[in-house]
Amino acid sequence: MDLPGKVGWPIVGDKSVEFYRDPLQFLNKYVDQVKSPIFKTRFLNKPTVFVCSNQGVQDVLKSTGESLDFGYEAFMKGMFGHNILFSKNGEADLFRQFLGKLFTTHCLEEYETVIKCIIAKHVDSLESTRDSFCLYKFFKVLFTDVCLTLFLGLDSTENSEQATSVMSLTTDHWRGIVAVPLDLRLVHPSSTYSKALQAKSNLLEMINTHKKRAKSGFPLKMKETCTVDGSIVNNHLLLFTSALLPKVLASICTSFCAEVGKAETSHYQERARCEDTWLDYLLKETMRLSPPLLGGRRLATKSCVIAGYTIPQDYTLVYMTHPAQRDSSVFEDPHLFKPERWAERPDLKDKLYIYGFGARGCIGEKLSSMILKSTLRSLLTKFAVQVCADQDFSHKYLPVLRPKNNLLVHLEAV
Ligand code: HEM
Repeated sequence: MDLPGKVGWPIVGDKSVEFYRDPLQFLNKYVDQVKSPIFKTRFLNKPTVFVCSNQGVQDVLKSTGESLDFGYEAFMKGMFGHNILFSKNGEADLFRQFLGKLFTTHCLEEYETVIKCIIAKHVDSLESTRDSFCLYKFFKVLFTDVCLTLFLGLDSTENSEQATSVMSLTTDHWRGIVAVPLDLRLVHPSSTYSKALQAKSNLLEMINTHKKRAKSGFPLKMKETCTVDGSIVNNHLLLFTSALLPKVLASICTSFCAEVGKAETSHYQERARCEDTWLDYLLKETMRLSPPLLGGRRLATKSCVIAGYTIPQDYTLVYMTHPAQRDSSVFEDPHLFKPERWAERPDLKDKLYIYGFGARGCIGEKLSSMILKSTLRSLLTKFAVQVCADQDFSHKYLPVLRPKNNLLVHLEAV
């Protein structure tokens, strides 16, 4: 089948500004216009296919390697240096092989002890909180602490000055990652981008020092396990300690609390406290409705077929997790928060794409799941979370989903 939509003329036909202004409105508008959840347009000045159906996203994720490559290089390589995200075929398999050794069940059990201590420290600090507060900010600080301790061995309690300086560097570095789509369009690097490159260089220097000194934990394993060049090892540590992971984890925990923190849904908190399966259903339903990442990118190295449509060679594909996980042909009442669906239809797990899947699926899925569950268990064991009255539940979607305005919550001890 031919792809619906129009690729338009270079520059004047470009739809990037419209997309970045309001991505979901953009998708709804063009899906309605062409009457298809898969359509072509011009984005970042390249012929691009947006894939919004559940089957379409599945086809994209399945095809990785044969005819589709990851499409993140132009956005992020300058900010991260070479790493698994920019590798292909044999090299990607090699990276996955060595990184896989750092995320085995045995390794995760070892990391869990350290992670639980950090979570407990932050959750205990809430005992003295009487006022309402911004949950997203709380989670971001917590998960930054988790990632810097786990991946770098940096102890924020013992060395708070160093932790503060690293956090400020990761913030500058992050601003460079976010600025890249604009730089692609404007050609000239911005001052934010230059500052971010300096932050990257400082972070890499510090990562190298920490790695050399490491006597235990993840950095030591990384040093011992990875047979690749030392600078590539450092680039992977940079990827893991970047601000992306804390933001993604904070996004999920905030969305979870926003869903179960209303008067009409608060009974779910008690279920999660008592039964781990319910914590799992609630998390799945939260991530289905509010995936932290709106989607991902691929480049068609060969012509291929996605959900019956022929994608020409050299086109970019943007797969959209958010609409795919609300596809009414797969999920009944797709826009409603219904955690019960996971008790009735556990098989629908294969229709969730939060972590991608297959040959290039997320290698950190089990680690993330452990961090998320430990955090929410720890929070709910001590407190009942209540979203304050008159809050704005709307979101910003890029680069990571989060509340548009500070979402305030209030805690009651249980
Ligand atoms: C809730 C947290 C996380 C989410 C939502 C997430 C999401 C994803 C997604 C969607 C992909 C696939 C990208 C694509 O197909 O276009 C991916 C890949 C990847 N993730 Fe995660 N991730 C998370 C946590 C982590 C953690 C904790 C790590 C490691 C410390 C990690 C490391 C990676 C790596 C290295 C890849 C690339 C795999 C490859 O290139 O073959 N992720 N992640």
